[in-house]
Amino acid sequence: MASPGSTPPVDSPLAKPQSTSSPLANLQGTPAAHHFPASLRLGPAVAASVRPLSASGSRAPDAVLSKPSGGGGKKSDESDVLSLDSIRRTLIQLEDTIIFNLLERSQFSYNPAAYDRNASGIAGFNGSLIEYLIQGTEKLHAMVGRYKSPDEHPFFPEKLLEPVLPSVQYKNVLHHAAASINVNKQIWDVYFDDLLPRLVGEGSDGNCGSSACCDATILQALSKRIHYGMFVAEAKFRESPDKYSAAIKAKDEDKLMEMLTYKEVEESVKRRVRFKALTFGRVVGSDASPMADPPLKMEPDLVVELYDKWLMPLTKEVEVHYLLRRLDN
Ligand SMILES: C=C(O[C@@H]1C=C(C(=O)O)C=C[C@H]1O)C(=O)O
Repeated sequence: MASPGSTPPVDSPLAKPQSTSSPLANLQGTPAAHHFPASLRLGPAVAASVRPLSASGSRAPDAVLSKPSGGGGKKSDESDVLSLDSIRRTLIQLEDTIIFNLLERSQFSYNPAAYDRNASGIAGFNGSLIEYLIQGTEKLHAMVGRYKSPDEHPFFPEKLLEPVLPSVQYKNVLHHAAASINVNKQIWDVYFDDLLPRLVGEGSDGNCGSSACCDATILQALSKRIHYGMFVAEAKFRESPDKYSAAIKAKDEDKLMEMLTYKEVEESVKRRVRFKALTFGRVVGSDASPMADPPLKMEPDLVVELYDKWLMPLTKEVEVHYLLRRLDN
């Protein structure tokens, strides 16, 4: 599956490329997604009450909403939204979004036509159905301000439209380098090359549109989860600025990775997502009578593997990448 923005050869979506390369490769060279301004303009009073769309409905850590210019706004406590506990609660909430939508997607076949860049059948559009859907969704969501929120990252930044609503004012809690970090290309490749072919059965069941809608929701949630690494990194930096600054100045990526890794937290993430996949994915009979060995809609190990091999490593890679730029002027 072609990464957004690239112009790959037409591939057979069913032939899963043997992705030997790490999804973490090329992170340094990732182009900027979009730039949220260093200081956002104050919108009219109504703007502060309008939350841009978000995958989980959770609040961006730096959506420390300013007072609307008319006054009367309530200012959140920045130290609370930037606490590791609060950020981890958001990551936990995103687990539900990711797992529920993987379950939704798993009910459909692979449906290769959704990913065939020559078969969308959409007049005037040069790309696949999934590209059409995500580009269109992102255009619309950009118009209502989604990508002005610093916890949202588009897959097709070059296609976005200007907002039609006044901007919510965000207080910047991240270093401005955050604006240049976008790993959605890697997320796209991991999802289509590694995860999706394992999640669903081969072939077509006629549900291309439904499959692509699920894909879009999952991709947005994965993207949000992984880019949250920047808030995690900021919180960790603020907890121990001296320790982190030394490693940043030495450009010691291994040291940074070691410092920000919490193995016990990762283990509890894996335990929790396994349990959620088991619980949410359990088939309940129509009369809800207890079943001795209830079938599962999705293999829980797949979710554990997703977190272990891709989501947590990519989140940490974003953390390192952000920290390396944390002291830039
Ligand atoms: C996100 C964090 O940083 C790291 C990444 C984790 C993850 O992606 O879930 C978990 C623990 C840490 O090793 C964190 O500390 O919460």
